[in-house]
Amino acid sequence: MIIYTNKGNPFGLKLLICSNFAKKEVTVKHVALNDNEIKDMKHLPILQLDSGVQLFSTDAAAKYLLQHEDDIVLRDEWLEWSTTRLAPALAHNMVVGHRADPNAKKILDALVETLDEALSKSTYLTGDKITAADVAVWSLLAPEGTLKGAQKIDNLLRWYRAITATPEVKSALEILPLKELHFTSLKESNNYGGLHHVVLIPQVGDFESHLITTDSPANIADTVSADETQLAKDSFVYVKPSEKDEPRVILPKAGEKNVLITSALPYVNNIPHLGNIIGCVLSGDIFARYSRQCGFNTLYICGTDEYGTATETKALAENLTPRQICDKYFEIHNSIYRWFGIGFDYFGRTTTSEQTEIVQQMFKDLFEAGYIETKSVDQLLCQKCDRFLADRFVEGTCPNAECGYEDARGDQCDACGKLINAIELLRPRCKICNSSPIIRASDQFFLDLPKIEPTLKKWFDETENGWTNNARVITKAWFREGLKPRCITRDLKWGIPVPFEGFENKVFYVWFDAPIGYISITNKYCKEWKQWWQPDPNANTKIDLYQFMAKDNVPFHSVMFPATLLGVNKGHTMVSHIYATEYLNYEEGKFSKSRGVGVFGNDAYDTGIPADVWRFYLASARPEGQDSSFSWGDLAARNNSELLKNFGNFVNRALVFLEKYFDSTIPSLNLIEEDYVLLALVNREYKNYINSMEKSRFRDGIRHLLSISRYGNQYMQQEEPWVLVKGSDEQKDRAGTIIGLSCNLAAILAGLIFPFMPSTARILYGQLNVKSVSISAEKSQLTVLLPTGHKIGKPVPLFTKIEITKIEELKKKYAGVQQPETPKTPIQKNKFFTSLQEAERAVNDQGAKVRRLKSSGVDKSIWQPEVNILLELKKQLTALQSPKTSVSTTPVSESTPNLSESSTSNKEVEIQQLQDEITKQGEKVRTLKCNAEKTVWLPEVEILKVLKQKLADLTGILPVGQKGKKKK
Ligand SMILES: Nc1ncnc2c1ncn2[C@@H]1O[C@H](COP(=O)(O)OC(=O)[C@@H](N)CCS)[C@@H](O)[C@H]1O
Repeated sequence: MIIYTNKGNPFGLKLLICSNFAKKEVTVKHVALNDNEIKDMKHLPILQLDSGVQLFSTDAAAKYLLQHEDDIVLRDEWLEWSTTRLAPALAHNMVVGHRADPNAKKILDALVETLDEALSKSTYLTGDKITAADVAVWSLLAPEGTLKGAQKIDNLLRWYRAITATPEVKSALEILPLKELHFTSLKESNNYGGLHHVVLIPQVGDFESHLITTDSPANIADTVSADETQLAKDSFVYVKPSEKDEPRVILPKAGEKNVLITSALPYVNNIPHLGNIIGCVLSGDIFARYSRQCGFNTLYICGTDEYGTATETKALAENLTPRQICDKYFEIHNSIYRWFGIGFDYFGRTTTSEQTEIVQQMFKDLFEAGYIETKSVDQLLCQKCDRFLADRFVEGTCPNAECGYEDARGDQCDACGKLINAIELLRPRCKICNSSPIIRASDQFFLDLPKIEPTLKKWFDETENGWTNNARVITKAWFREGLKPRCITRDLKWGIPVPFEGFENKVFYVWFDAPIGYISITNKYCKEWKQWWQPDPNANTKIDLYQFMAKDNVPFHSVMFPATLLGVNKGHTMVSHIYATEYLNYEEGKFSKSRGVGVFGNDAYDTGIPADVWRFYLASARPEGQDSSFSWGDLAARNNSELLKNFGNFVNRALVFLEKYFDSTIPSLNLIEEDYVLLALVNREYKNYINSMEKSRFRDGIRHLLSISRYGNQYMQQEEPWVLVKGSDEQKDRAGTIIGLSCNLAAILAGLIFPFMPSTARILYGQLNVKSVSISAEKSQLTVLLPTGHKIGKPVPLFTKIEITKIEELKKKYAGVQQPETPKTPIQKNKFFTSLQEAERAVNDQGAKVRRLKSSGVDKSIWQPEVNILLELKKQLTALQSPKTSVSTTPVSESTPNLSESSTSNKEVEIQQLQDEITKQGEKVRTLKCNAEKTVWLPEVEILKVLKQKLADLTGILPVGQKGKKKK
């Protein structure tokens, strides 16, 4: 192999280092652009393979050289990042120096920060091994040059030095030494030093465009082999599409590929945000649509996860029963998913009799098989609320010494991701009343994971290859730590009852029952559900189970659920592919309903942006190798450039041209060599699209399909059929072939975009006058889809531009309101009343709520906190009824702000904050009084008094117990 490169070219260095790591012999030839040695050379470097094929894209060459790397999704994302983001940003600074766009420095800072942060989490960019990604990024950087003066790059420097010290890099540097140039102007304009070894093609002024066009397809045609062209030629024939009847109920078929797809069951207690949507239901849908397009026998199952304390919490907050919450939010979820075009074969729920029956039976099977044990468990009991605190009802400081996050949840820490046992929390607090719970013992059932571990580990070793890298890594970490027995029951009311004497008041933990929901929801879908979940071993119906979720769900699907099924030992279908994403963030932050930050399912509809554009964008930004961020700017850019200018433009141009010059009818196709080269290139992308989609790498899938429309646009541009059509008969024929071929490309594009944009694809099918376009996963070669004589429908543009003004508006709308931090307690119980009537109404409402809850038969642990609130309200009412303290006697003048209005005034905020502080301080005093000397608690009482007095000053209401004192 030969690397052709010009001096100091970091991309040449990248290729040489990759070759060294791949242990491939290469010769490096120093050349200049348009050197005689390589004719018409427009790009450097080039990797020339032994076959003579030349690779112009250094990313493609790096992937070719290092084909057997582990986490290729993450590696490819970093490769893309280094070429399309880091390199142009550095180049801009290096070349234009003091004339650099003032924003460029900020961009560079952000990129370097991203890098340093990623390297704070792992030794190298994709894990503990050096990959092509590290080489690509390393080649662009120089701590004493590009990075000089950059802040907080300790991790980056550690990583940089480690790579520099490898023999592969050292030997490469002997051949291609870093040539450091001195850009004095740069030193003056920013902090990034002036020395750098990037000396890319200095003869050509436009540095940036060179970096971007290293992947230019202009020369890529030269890489097409004769075999590829021949295959394209042989395949490009018309095959009449077969028509399949849609069965009423989809059941596995003997001898066919049977694909069972599940999406994680979203919690019913909330409106799903864009992260939830791409993390599970949309990803499952894209895959299901792709699978059906390929002609596989596909069933897609999902539903709402309805049990658990989160539902109880929501019920309390909304003054409804858990059942009412489930019914209300089930409808909301259902309608959001319908709007997003999610085509479940069945969307069910977990609060069904089928679910109860299957869960209880599985528990009995596990018990009989000896996989269940009983243990006494220390739990947090809130004495004030008189209830055991389920995970979601407790918060505290994360017990992970390296983390120490103060608002860790009872089951998991949002900051470090560690799964937590609620009693491990430091300084726990009840989320309902904010008081400190005590520890009390209770008997619970445990799934004996250590006993199942050997069987589970064997199954994992045989299966993990088909999983995403994060799913494998997370699961391996569990095995490495050693599996421990896992508690599967809880002291709650809202859940599936434990069918065991002495345990009647307990329910199953929501994570024990949720994955079983996939089975019971299929049971709701059809009576033959066992054919999917417990197939007859003699029936020759192999089921491939694909499960979609984000990273937090992995252990429950890779350890807990498989362990349950293996323990039950009744031949259940086991997952073959766990396809887990990372997290989608909102403009670099977290989605937060309470702060109004982020776009939630219902908001997407309100924006007026079509559902298909949302789908396309979310798939393009899908967090596949690492967390990603939703960005309004990115959404508009992808719509305006990729959909409108690239895809839409090509398709519309081809169809309009056919309508205008060929009476909407495909003319005879007489393809010449260059058309077959185009087809060969399209087939490469087609094949890559299929490979990507099979592995649920949707970002790559989109990239490959967009490459096809890009080729199409270039083809039209080069061939200029609009000129030919006005020429000789021969030229007119040629124009016919070009347009006929382009329309065929439009047809395959309709099929390839269908999983991402089903409504748009259907509109395009209409314009093409075809029922649908299937994907040939096995052959992945384009056939004639629109034969000579086929008449198309009316072409109409598919996309509209999203204006920047609209984006600015939306950005502002969903950026969150500048409010004080939301109170820690989700249930607002201390309300300030400005009139007697208001307080009376609150007492009446609360009384009604308590009566309703009590008569509904829910557990005391649910209604007791409401009684406490009622007592609190009554106290406030009593205070207001005292003539000396009542503000209702003071007429509300125009200048007096009416604090009962729903808008939050500063004063009201202050009052609320004080009330919260008083509650907390009161709890502190009560706890101290029980446990400590008077000398300890007395000062705290004084603080409490001061706080109460402050409140009195603000409201005019004297603190309870001080009625005699004069109001200020
Ligand atoms: N920010 C996020 N990005 C991507 N995916 C995310 C994000 N946050 C959560 N998720 C995934 O969404 C689904 C649904 O989550 P939810 O909390 O509603 O439900 C559950 O996790 C369980 N009910 C699942 C039981 S099977 C999930 O896959 C998250 O991982």
